[in-house]
Amino acid sequence: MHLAAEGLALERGGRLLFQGLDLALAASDGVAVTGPNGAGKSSLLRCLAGLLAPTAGRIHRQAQLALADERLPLDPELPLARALAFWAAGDISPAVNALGLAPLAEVPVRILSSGQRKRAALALAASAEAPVWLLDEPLNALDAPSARALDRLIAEHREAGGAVVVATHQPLGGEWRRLELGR
Ligand SMILES: Nc1ncnc2c1ncn2[C@@H]1O[C@H](COP(=O)(O)OP(=O)(O)OP(=O)(O)O)[C@@H](O)[C@H]1O
Repeated sequence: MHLAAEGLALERGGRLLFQGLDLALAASDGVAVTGPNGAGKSSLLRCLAGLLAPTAGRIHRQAQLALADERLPLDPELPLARALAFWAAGDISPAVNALGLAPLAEVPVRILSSGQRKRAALALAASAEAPVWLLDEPLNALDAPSARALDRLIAEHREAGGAVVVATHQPLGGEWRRLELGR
């Protein structure tokens, strides 16, 4: 088991977003967190990543996690390749090539488009050598070839025993267990 959450509850801005939430992530699992805007999908991912304390419940993390969300942790002034190299835990070139980022190596992070920024965030997570990927709206701003590249990266990661949790409004390729918030 990579991760197990029991009885999670989260109150934010005076609203109870979820309670009694259980989640078990084993090797090769894929969980798609769905629900309307404001339901708490991003907040749940931040709880799982340990960046936000749940109001109740426990999270047992038995594997490293990598989070890719809208907060791109890259120096805006550096060219993309150097910015990625600064944070990358492992070899970033397979993910950089898979997501078509190689031609952008010399482009400063601050002028990347939203889809290019999203691809950079995904490449960073994919090269973190973490068994668990937490991907917040990974398809946002991605063009069709990039979305297919992401599907392939996720499939390879899961085939190798990794697990993935996505918060998404759009369907991804492959088989996903669905966790719906805000019902
Ligand atoms: N820093 C914060 N302080 C207080 N409340 C917050 C904070 N960040 C988010 N919230 C609130 O938490 C609730 C859940 O937000 P969250 O971003 O987790 O939802 P979401 O399901 O990911 O939404 P979306 O589909 O729009 O991305 C919202 O009502 C939001 O206003």
